[in-house]
Amino acid sequence: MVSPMNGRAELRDDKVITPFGDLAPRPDIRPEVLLRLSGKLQTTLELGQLLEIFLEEIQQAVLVDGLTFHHEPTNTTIAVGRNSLHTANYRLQTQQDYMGDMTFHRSTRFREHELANIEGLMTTLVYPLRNALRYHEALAAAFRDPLTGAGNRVALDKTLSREVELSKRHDQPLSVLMLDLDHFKQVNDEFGHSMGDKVLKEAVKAMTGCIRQTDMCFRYGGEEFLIMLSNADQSGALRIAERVRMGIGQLSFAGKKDKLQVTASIGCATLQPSDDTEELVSRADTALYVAKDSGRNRVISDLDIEYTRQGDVSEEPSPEPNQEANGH
Ligand SMILES: Nc1nc2c(ncn2[C@@H]2O[C@H](COP(=O)(O)OP(=O)(O)OP(=O)(O)O)[C@@H](O)[C@H]2O)c(=O)[nH]1
Repeated sequence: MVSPMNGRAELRDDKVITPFGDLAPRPDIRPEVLLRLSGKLQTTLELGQLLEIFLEEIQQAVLVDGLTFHHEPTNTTIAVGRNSLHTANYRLQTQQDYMGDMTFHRSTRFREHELANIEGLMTTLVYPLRNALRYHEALAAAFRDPLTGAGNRVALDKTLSREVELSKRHDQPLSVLMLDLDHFKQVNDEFGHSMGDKVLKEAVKAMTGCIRQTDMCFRYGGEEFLIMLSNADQSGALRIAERVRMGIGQLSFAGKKDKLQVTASIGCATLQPSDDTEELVSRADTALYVAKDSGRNRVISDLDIEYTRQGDVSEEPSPEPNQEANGH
């Protein structure tokens, strides 16, 4: 990878700071081009669209194959056009905000006057990009539970119905876990509400640490969570559920007098051909209810419940019931 700038140039407010300072060539762009670009950039708040417009417009002035934008704080990476061998990197920064890193790609080395033109054109991107980033962050926040960072109910409804559809169309398994922290009222009563909040946050970290990046964790209600496991059949889902249960059981919190440990009960359901979203969630919920009813701190699959009802196995729904932890 070659960076023709021999390092990074910075864009501060609407001024590009290059390592060449005053010796750098001046941009050679007609004012009407800048005006048109700036008008077009104001037509969208959607990041991907904004970068597409920007690339399309700068391609009229400089030969560029593609660009990659990366914004570390929101872990956002957007690539537009093609990746190529030679790159020019810019850090975008106003006095208040870091707005990401931009890399331009092309197959031949960038020349200095071309970079000067790219930089000149980039000055029009600063404020539209800042607005798009704020919009992007606001959208993300609208789908997140503010306490735990897990997805909220709005996000769950959208995501799960799409996943159910995809799973049926591609004939791939899909499972959900319904998880509820045990005796959580006691945690609040004995250790205080702020400890309760801390437990919820740490429990979500433990859950997300046990699942794949493509899986998602949502806050379903107070201390109840739904974990969506894409491409997981019943046995896979049970394995993950057990890992999550153990991960939560290993959390430990220092109280004023005593140490606090928590446990979780989990109901697991795998999508059946006749299921819609509500049925899938309802079967996981029923399995959770059975897990609670049969002693808590355990995983129960919806299929185990049917099996038990047919009288083919003993009354104990879980083949290896787990002991409830001390305290809670
Ligand atoms: N700290 C804190 N507590 C919450 C939050 N949301 C719900 N809760 C509490 O969670 C508790 C849930 O209690 P219950 O529904 O009785 O359930 P439980 O005590 O966990 O008992 P089982 O589920 O039967 O094991 C209530 O005391 C709620 O106030 C929250 O955001 N923060």
